[in-house]
Amino acid sequence: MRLVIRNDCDEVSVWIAHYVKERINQYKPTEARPFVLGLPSGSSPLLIFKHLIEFYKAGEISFKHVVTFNMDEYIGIPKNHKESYYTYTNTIFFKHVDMQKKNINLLNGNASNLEAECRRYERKIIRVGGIELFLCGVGPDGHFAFNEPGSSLKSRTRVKTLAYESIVANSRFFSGDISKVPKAALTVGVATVMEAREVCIIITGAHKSVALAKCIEEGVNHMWAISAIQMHAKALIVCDEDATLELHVKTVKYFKSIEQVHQLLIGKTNLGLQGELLVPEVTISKSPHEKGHQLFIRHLLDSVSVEGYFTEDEEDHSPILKKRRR
Ligand SMILES: N[C@@H]1[C@@H](O)[C@H](O)[C@@H](COP(=O)(O)O)O[C@@H]1O
Repeated sequence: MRLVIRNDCDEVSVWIAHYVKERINQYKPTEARPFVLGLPSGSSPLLIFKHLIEFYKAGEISFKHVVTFNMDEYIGIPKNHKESYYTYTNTIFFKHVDMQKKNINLLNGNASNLEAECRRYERKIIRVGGIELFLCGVGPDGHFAFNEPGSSLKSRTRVKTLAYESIVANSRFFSGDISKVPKAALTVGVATVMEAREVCIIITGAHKSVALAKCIEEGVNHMWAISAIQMHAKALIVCDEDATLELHVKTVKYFKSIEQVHQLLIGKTNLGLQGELLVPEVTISKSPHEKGHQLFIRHLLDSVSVEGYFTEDEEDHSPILKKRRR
């Protein structure tokens, strides 16, 4: 699991948007071999979509051969309701880029046979070759999509009754009126998301800090559905400083130091805010542990040769590295 910590929600969004752009461009999607992207709802991806639209307008990316699967949809509100996830994603993303309509997949919360609709969705994911990258938002109780606490870790796309917390949380989109919030939804399952070849989780804000701690520092537990990510072979969590509030200081330092060394080894990446070199400042602190760490970083700065530092496996995890070597 890779944990990337940025200062705030804006930086998290810029980072992920660049990452998605890189992944798609490296993949070189075609009609016959599209890039399949899983998409979250909620507010977490808002700025990410904004940046992706900017990249598209600047000619840095095309979504022509990108196939999307939204992760969830309310049951029983009209497709064109302003809070349906269909309208939401269309308004803030699809209609601003060159997505082909046939490549956009959403669950139909008004299908006459909801069970059949869920089976259709799962079959369609398989038919396009599986999901390459699933972007996921997380609720404060650790749910993702509508996999509420207690969801089976083997669950697949299905009808789900919403937890009271989710109804309350989502009431902000329904003028604060709980009675207007749908009480059930269609959602991809925990297993559906975990079968994606890569999962990228967005966690920002102090209100999600417990969920992040449960996800990273404790065991896999269906009461914190997002903890299932520990079983994923290629998981990336991008969070802001506020979301780390409940993590142990040691955990934060550990992941930050890994990220620092990673950035050093790959040198200049396009994942910095302005494409800047993401090299940590080298200052010698008084703590013996930190001193050792800083000296190690300094040693790397002096001696690093990118070639030879990565195993094949790690190379697979780093599209940027591949690019640099070409
Ligand atoms: N069903 C949605 C999810 O798709 C979303 O990812 C999550 C977090 O929402 P937000 O990003 O607004 O915090 O909760 C909602 O209930």
